[in-house]
Amino acid sequence: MSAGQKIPATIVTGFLGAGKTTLLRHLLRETGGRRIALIVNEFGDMGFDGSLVDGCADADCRADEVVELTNGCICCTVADDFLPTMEMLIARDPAPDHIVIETSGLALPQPLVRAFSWPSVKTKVTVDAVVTVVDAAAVASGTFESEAATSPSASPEPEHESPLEELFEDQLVCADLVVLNKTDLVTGTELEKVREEVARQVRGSVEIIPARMGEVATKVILGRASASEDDMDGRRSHHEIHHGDEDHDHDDFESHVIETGAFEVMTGVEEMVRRAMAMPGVLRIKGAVTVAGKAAPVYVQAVGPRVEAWFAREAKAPGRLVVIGTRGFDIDGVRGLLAQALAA
Ligand SMILES: Nc1nc2c(ncn2[C@@H]2O[C@H](COP(=O)(O)OP(=O)(O)OP(=O)(O)O)[C@@H](O)[C@H]2O)c(=O)[nH]1
Repeated sequence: MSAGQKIPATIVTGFLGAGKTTLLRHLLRETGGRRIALIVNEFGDMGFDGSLVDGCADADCRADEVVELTNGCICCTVADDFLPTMEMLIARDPAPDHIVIETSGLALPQPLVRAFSWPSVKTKVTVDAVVTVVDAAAVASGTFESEAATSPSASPEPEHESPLEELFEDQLVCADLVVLNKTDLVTGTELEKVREEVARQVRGSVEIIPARMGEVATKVILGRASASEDDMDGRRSHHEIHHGDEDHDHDDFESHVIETGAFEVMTGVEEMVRRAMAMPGVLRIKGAVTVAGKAAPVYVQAVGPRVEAWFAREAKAPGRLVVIGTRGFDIDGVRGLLAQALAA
């Protein structure tokens, strides 16, 4: 990179479990020779996605540097976490060719993009694109519909949007590119409907591309030169529209890390997680656990009704699950299910 040229930074956002990490793992297999620095942020205080990227079985799948930010959503800790990390990466010699930021699934991308106008980064880095990953199956099943649409007793007033719907819209309105992921889980007709719904939420010229397992060519994701930080009109979040510069929070959601002992049997892992995911308000479970008598740890991934559990070669400190849901979900009920599935 020549002196004076800004480092491009791609922000990958999208709701919990949409496929952000999956897309990044694919992207990092073919970086086009770029030195990529990756910043991974998660809601809740357990870093898991960083190890999924680091632990990719493909020898070519790697970032030059992975920084995990686990101190809450980076959109809320811009000054404390995000900017110092950016300054640290910019100061590297050699500096990265490209910075990729994976936000937590609950993050508002707007405060992050605005951070690129801060004096310490403005002259050195530019937002190459905000890439919003969408779970086509979740949209098709009505996960982001307003309470008015899903409950006959709810008020039809527009302000009664569900927190999920607001977040979904905020992540879409900020996009420069939308990846409609999980196309394998919907029919052609459903996909067309999802595309129409997404098209209604994005700004005019935004490209919407379908994908399966986040498989999108690197040249489509990187090098878009959007300079999004100079183009924030029309990208305002609900919070910015209603409360201006006031700090926002994520009070509608909560996250718990549960320490688990060894599960009695492998099938018990899937069964327990499936039952927990069926509880009202539970949105996402992931982590790594152990099974009695087995040396290999088990990775767990659950989004909506889909649960995956598989033996891995290794995992960083297995024995923990992160459970994320809407505020007030029955975390004690989840713990109860877990207790039944553990080895005596
Ligand atoms: N069937 C199917 N599963 C997918 C696809 N993309 C991702 N997944 C699965 O969806 C789950 C969540 O994927 P992640 O990439 O971890 O999603 P994420 O957006 O990074 O999740 P958070 O960081 O928790 O918000 C994993 O079990 C993936 O294997 C897809 O296109 N089709």
